[in-house]
Amino acid sequence: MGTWIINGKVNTGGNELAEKRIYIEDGVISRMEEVSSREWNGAEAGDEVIDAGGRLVAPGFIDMHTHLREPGFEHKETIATGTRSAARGGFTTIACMPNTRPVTDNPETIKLILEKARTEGNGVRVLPYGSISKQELGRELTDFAALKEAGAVAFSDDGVGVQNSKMMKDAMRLAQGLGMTVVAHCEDDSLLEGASVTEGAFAAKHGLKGIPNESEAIHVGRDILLAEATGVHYHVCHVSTEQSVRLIRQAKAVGINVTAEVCPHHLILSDEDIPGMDADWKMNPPLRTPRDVEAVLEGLEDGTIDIIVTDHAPHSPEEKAKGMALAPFGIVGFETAFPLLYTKFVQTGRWTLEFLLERMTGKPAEVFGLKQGKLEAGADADLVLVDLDRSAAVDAADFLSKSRNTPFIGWELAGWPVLTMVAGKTVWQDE
Ligand SMILES: NC(=O)N[C@@H](CC(=O)O)C(=O)O
Ligand SMILES: [Zn+2]
Ligand SMILES: [Zn+2]
Repeated sequence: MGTWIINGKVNTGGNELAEKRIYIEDGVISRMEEVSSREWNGAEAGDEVIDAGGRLVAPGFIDMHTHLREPGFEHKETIATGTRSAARGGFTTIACMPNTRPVTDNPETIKLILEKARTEGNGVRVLPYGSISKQELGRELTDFAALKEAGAVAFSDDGVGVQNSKMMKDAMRLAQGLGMTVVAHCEDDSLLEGASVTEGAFAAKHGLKGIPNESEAIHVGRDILLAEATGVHYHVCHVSTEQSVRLIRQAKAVGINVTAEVCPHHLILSDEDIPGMDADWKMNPPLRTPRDVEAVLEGLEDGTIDIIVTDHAPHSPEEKAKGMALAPFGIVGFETAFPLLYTKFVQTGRWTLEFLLERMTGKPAEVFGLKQGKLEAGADADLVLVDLDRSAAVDAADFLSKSRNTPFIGWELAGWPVLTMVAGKTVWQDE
């Protein structure tokens, strides 16, 4: 007794899109059939049949940079609401950052997140990061071996940059010894100027101080040198500047073990799109100049940047109402990521659908050594059905996330997920 998915346009995770039938047993794909191979005789007694109706069937999306806020900030999001939001966005595996309270600087908190994800996580696979430093204060390293043992997927102090170079080098050495990745939020605090937006046209127009590009790129450059010295796999968070792209491109060219990610908003929006002093347009790194947007796009397209992540960063309406200067940085991302990228880059002809899917499935799996990210016989049945033709406006009031902080309200987008499955179980379905 299993589940058939029929009439799907299936992307197997490679550069291929073909009509196939998928048969799932015990959470695993047991057969993938060419539609032409034989007449489909229908399901055996007791089989469930999902008719994809000609829609796209893709590997479930993998998001290696998210904030689920639990424990500690349950007014913004919980593991239950965050995973439900993720499932609706087509994500079947998500990695959650350590800036919870307590910080995931101890095995107990890692285990608590894994246990909550198991019981309240809507079937979505949740991979917690362990923090690099205790309380993310950058003063004392955590016990990497203990965090790995508890289930940490990699190490990061996301939310803040690791200011001290010696501490970063020690972290990389330790991670390297354990075969783990260091994932870095790159930001030099001494260059921030207390600003909320990038240095550029918007800041100038409003007489604001701006966050300079070097605040990010200096850490990228430093960390690349430290990665070269230690041999660790080093991964750069949310790349937003032309200079960072250049440094990563050079590092890859000389064989340093560096990978990088970019968020949909940094590919789509620049500071010139910010309509006014509205904190739903405030995130870290900030929206950069149009020149940076083109540079990160080119970086993704030439393989300098490996993967796309959402950096889903929910904050409550009350917090965002404090305005551009005082509100916390961050925007939600799960429920708009795929439609945004599909509409902006695939429908316009700049990318192929396969290119986009690869950056959200196969590549993240490859970069982080996960066995998900492809559809083939023997693989976990983690997948998403997407209606590429359905167009609808983004309605934040309708989000399954607890938070609504997005700059994309009202955007008319196509490519909405309609069914998400993890290990053969439907974890979300459009009514
Ligand atoms: N990206 C953001 O603007 N905010 C993130 C922190 C982070 O990713 O650095 C958050 O935790 O709110
Ligand atoms: Zn960050
Ligand atoms: Zn983040």
